[in-house]
Amino acid sequence: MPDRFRNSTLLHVEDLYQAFGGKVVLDNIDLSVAAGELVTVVGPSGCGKSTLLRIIIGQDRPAGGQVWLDGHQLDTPNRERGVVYQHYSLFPNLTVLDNVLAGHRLRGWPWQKPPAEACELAEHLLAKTGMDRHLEKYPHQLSGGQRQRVAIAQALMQKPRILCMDEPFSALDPGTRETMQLLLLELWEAFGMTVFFVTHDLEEAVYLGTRLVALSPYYTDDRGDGDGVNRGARVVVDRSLRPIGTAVSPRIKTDQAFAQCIQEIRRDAFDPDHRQHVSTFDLSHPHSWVTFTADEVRPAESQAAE
Ligand SMILES: Nc1ncnc2c1ncn2[C@@H]1O[C@H](COP(=O)(O)OP(=O)(O)OP(=O)(O)O)[C@@H](O)[C@H]1O
Repeated sequence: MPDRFRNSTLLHVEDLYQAFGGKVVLDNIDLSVAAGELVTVVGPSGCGKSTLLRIIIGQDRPAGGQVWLDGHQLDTPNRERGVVYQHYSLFPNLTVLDNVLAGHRLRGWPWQKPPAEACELAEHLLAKTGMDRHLEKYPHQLSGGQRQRVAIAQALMQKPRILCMDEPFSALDPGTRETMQLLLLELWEAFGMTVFFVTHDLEEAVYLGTRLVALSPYYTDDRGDGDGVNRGARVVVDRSLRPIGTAVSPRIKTDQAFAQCIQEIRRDAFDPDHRQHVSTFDLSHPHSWVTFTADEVRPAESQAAE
């Protein structure tokens, strides 16, 4: 880990590399996330956003590289990284309250009651997510937005050091989605959370994030610029959007600067005809860094290409 990040980094991803069946998906991903950041991650469909998130939560192991949380190297799922997915992760046969208490219940199930403080915390989180009037309902009695509120409370119950979210609002209608975005910003401010938020929606990413990271396979390096090169997605944009702790009003969506930011990221990360050289990526975030220079091809990549 570079010394300059040692004191300020919560999540540190170094020279991460992933391949499936010889096809490189992620290539030299370097990221240092400070506590309190709301990092939004975008990129073309299939570029490896969920793959990166699965590695960060310890669900998958990378083919190369390392993930550190608070200075400890991690490679298995644990409670330090909460996760909310697009598709609801609720137990259909448990009530809303029991879903949020599931972590405690599973340990003592079915004989032991969860401790009183766990019940209080669950009720508090469900109040914060606006679900306190639905404690005894079952998931099938809830709307999509309500289920995601419960899923967020369920993830926060573990008091994660970082909340990872994979397209959590993608299945919701536009109105509910906007309400959920506001809820996330409220919770992020209230709890001082660190959030790693994957979305394919650029508007959502630019609106929610304090920092935007774009992954893309559309770039060139000294290996050539054709599609035939077995090259995975890299971080092609890593820029600050606003200072930590400052959520913005949805009104910014009508600003010209907002539209321009979206346009730039669409061009830099989503357009296959616009391939920047690795040396010209917009890595302007103060914590952005790279372990490898443009013309280095590591042995692992050469092997995957064979
Ligand atoms: N376990 C796996 N085995 C083989 N290939 C995989 C596996 N997981 C992901 N992939 C492949 O890796 C690539 C990246 O997938 P991933 O789901 O991470 O992309 P994504 O950017 O999240 O896509 P989307 O925006 O469409 O959700 C895809 O080509 C996918 O088919």
